[in-house]
Amino acid sequence: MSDGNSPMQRPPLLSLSGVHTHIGQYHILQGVDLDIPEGQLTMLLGRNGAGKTTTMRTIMGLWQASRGEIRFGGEPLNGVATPDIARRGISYVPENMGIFGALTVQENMHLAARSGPMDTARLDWLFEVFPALKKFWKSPAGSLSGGQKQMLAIARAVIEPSRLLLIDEPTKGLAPAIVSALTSAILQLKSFGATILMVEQNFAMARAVGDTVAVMDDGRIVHRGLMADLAADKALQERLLGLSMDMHQ
Ligand SMILES: Nc1ncnc2c1ncn2[C@@H]1O[C@H](COP(=O)(O)OP(=O)(O)OP(=O)(O)O)[C@@H](O)[C@H]1O
Repeated sequence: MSDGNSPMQRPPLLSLSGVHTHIGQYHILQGVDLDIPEGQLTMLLGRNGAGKTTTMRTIMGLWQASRGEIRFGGEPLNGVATPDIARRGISYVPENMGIFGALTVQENMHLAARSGPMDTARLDWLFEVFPALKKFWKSPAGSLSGGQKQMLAIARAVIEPSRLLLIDEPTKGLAPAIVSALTSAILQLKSFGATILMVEQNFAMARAVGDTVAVMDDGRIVHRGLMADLAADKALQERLLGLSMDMHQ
């Protein structure tokens, strides 16, 4: 990008340099270089098994990087324990969402508020972004639809102010109408200046919310650029992503 004021040219909020991760005997991440610019949504795309979830888990300290460097806000993250990484301001919404089905929406939110009672102003803001949470506040989380559960999972991750939000495949298994409600919620989060790294297989969602994009293959980043440029280039999509993305939604 040529614009000298571009956010891509400010120091990244999070950077991975030459990161390798082994899981048991398997060498999964093989030198990941990835920058997450502040105030933007970075899409992490790639075929199944490319290493996207492993990248998120490595950032969170759930897998240890065996080589390379991870820096957050200029500070090294290697070797920092997961709860401390969360305390430094990285929130993670894993693919399985990690919500408690037997507890109410309110109780789920309460458990996520680490610093004590939930801040009312922040809760009002969350109800604005995710209106379903207000409607089902006293209902068991297990009775919510798939899309509402996903919204609860994201709301839990942002009940405490965080500096970076990692979201793994939020649209997985959701009907198209729900995907569009979730897309609106993510756009609203962005409008409040959130910095997000998101893994997604639904290309329509990726195109609608992504600012920058990184594509993984075989444990490495093989493409970086603007989401709009990838969205406009069918041949590049085909080459990088093959048929793994759902282009038709
Ligand atoms: N616990 C584990 N033990 C062994 N191998 C694993 C483990 N977790 C992931 N892998 C392997 O690591 C590779 C990358 O997996 P990862 O889940 O990071 O991929 P992904 O890009 O997120 O794919 P998907 O879209 O299928 O979730 C895959 O080959 C996977 O089989």
